[in-house]
Amino acid sequence: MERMQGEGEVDHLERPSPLTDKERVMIQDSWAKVYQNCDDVGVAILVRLFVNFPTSKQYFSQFKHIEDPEELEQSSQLRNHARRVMNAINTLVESLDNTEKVASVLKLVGKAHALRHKVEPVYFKILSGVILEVLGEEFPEVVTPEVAAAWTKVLATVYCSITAIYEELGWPNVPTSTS
Ligand code: HEM
Repeated sequence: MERMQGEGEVDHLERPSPLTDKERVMIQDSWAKVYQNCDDVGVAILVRLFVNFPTSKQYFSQFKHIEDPEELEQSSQLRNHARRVMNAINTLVESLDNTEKVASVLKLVGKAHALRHKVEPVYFKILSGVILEVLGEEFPEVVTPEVAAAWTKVLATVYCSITAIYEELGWPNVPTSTS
């Protein structure tokens, strides 16, 4: 059953402490394995998101009415978004020691999703949970509980940054692109 928070609200998570050196290495090593299968993993994550949380499809013109997982998997709009999400995560992982780079990537992502795509921020939290779930299932040898804890921290940091950007932009009353 899909549960959602009240419309428009921005849900807050406490910002986690910065990654330790050990956590950074765990993230980079585990990501190297995941990124070798970038396309398949990205599509598996997004199909899981759209099957388990069908309202998240509402933003995608080309597959919002599709329910069949195999058909979803073939959608070029889904596959393109999967690649974009994976590439953005790759840039973040490559830049874990570069706070400014991380902030600028997240700012672009946050702005585009708030202003252009008008995506409710809660979906970023939902996607984080799905990413953890799929990585744990597909890479059980790599994603040990310690590695999963480090990923939880990275994804919570991403979500905190995204919600901060949404708030800066005045979500839920974001201006339209023409105002
Ligand atoms: C870590 C999370 C995410 C990343 C890194 C990400 C990244 C991107 C990028 C790079 C683009 C293309 C450039 C642009 O239009 O700004 C994009 C487009 C888009 N994203 Fe995301 N995204 C994320 C999460 C989400 C979520 C959770 C949703 C909604 C449930 C979403 C919905 C969309 C839509 C509707 C588009 C436009 C698609 C199109 O025009 O075909 N994104 N995303």
